[in-house]
Amino acid sequence: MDTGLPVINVSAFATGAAPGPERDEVAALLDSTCRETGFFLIDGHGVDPATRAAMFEAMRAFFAMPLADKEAIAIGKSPCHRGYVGIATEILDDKDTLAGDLKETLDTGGEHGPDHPEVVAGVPLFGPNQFPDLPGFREAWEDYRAQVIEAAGRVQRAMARALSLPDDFLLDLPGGETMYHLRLIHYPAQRTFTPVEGQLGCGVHTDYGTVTLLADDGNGGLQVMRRDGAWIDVRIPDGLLVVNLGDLMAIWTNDRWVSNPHRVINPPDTDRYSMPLFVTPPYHAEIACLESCLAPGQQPAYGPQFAGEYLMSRLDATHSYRNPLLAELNG
Ligand SMILES: O=C(O)CCC(=O)C(=O)O
Ligand SMILES: [Fe+2]
Repeated sequence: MDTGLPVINVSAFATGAAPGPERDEVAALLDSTCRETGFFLIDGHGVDPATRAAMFEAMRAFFAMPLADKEAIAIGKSPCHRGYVGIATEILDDKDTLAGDLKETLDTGGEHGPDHPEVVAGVPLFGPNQFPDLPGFREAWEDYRAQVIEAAGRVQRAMARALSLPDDFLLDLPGGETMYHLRLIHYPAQRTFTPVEGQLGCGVHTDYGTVTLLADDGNGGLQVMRRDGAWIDVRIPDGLLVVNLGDLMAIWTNDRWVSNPHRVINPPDTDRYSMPLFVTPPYHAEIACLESCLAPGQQPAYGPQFAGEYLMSRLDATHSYRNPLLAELNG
């Protein structure tokens, strides 16, 4: 199937694998792909098909619960941005429409207990998840999360090598632990609602951090803008993951790699389920232009930015529970 996107096999970067010459080939392909497209598919990611299927089944069961049960774990009840986000309460694109996105989500992150140092210090985005009261849900989530984080490690090693850095550069950044936010998303079929003009499943946006790894149910709907401005449909072949760059890469790489705008159109007759894993550098990591991305005499295009502060600013701008102006619009 022509998906329009290149496929990169990242198995050479598995945790514990001995570095071999194929790592340079993979890194070179990743670099040219990130310069030209910013979106690609991966195989050799290590996520077991049964684990992935179990996570999709658990999320379907969650979104099929009565609204009151889902709202029992609403994100507004969480001090650390974990929980249920209802239909039309997030606005990813406030330029084309102020109607919220036609999707509902369950936002999850690392599971941090009260003794975790960042929780003790009151750092935003650290704390416990809110899980639904569904048998098997938490196990499915734990298994999938662990495997997709391994996949993200493979991608981050390949990215580091492509930027002439040590393979573990992105995994060993100072400033705390890499943040991994797994989001479960349900887009209802178009025939089940009447959208207002310009209202999409997911408005046009770029992702915020380092990189995103996404699995979907094969029903389509994700579209990505190429560098030439054309929108293309992203079809994710069975078992592969789609990967896209986040905004912080432009700061690090001085615009050698930039994040792509993308959006989701709800499928006409079927629901869509997807699950992105958002990878963000440690909360206290300062992101600044890499020397390997600066030609002699060239100046960085952007000033340094703290990863956690940047992520918070983007969440504040898009989530109505965090933003009084958006909350008013949502009634
Ligand atoms: O559901 C999708 O395919 C895309 C979701 C997305 O882009 C996001 O949540 O940032
Ligand atoms: Fe996205």
